[in-house]
Amino acid sequence: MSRPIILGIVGDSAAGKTTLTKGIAQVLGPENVTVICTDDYHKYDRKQRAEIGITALHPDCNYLDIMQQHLSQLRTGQPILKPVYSHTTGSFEPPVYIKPNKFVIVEGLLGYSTRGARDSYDVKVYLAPPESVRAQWKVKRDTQKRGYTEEQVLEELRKREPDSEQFIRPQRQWSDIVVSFYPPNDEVEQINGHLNVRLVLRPTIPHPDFLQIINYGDGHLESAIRLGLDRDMSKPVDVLEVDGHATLEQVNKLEHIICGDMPHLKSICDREGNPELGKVAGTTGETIQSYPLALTQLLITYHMLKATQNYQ
Ligand SMILES: Nc1ncnc2c1ncn2[C@@H]1O[C@H](COP(=O)(O)OP(=O)(O)OP(=O)(O)O)[C@@H](O)[C@H]1O
Ligand SMILES: O=C(CO)[C@H](O)[C@H](O)COP(=O)(O)O
Repeated sequence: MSRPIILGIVGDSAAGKTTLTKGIAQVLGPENVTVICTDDYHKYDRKQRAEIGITALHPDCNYLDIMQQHLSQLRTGQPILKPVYSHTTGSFEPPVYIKPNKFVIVEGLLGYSTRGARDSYDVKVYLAPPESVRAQWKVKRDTQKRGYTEEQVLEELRKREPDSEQFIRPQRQWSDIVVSFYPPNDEVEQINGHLNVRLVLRPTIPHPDFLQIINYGDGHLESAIRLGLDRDMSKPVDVLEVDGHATLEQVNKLEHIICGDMPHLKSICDREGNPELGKVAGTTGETIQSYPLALTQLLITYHMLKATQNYQ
């Protein structure tokens, strides 16, 4: 059976969904990937939300039923007529006709909030940076790209917190992988550059055999790459951590484990052959290369390629 492979990337505003998506789409080949942002399913424009007093995070502020219908259609390879919300103007634009490519990446705020939507994905990722980091990212992005002042963004974050708690963060439980980029030693003011990543790996999909890290002697607490067991939302999980200061040699070992069991896809599943992997915009607009981000993107790409072996 052949059908598109669907990846979900869910998380709060400015949690890093677009950044994660870009590298993955680049590796899979932009011509093979359809990216959908579920902000397009907002029910009200910016002005209406302010008048009603509702935030974009509330389920009632989004056409989740239509989003779910569209996801089911995309999963069976059918086209959709997708609404368009513009973050530049804060209003809606004419809908666009979209025919799904081989891979579909669906990123947004409420992608796992209904059972029907959850059933549409092959791989589900949830982004959970510490709230202090997310606030910095949101201030920077919304002041530079969406025309807000810093005070407006901070006030909006404060207003949104009850909805974040009630509607966004619980979706973490439905993900196969939880991704948290965090600064070493909680140095939030130094978030530019060398962030570590903590990957919670649920047993809901088969992950590469990272136990080999321990065989390499690199899985210990003091190493820049660590593997351990933990609980997440009370369920047992594996946890893989990669420090921003991991060396090229350590990163290459991890890449070898991720891509090692699909040799025929070596040219796709390869960090060095894909220079876009791990690229992120720094605070002053400069481009930073992050190994933890590159490896996270590679692991998610691995799962999408694995899924093609079952369905394509
Ligand atoms: N892994 C990362 N390392 C460093 N900075 C990051 C990372 N991910 C995101 N950022 C920063 O945070 C900002 C917001 O990220 P991004 O636009 O990817 O979030 P988003 O979840 O797509 O937001 P929204 O849903 O509100 O559109 C980016 O401009 C980027 O500078
Ligand atoms: O939480 C968000 C996800 O991107 C946005 O704030 C929401 O989509 C509304 O957009 P805008 O602030 O541009 O009106």
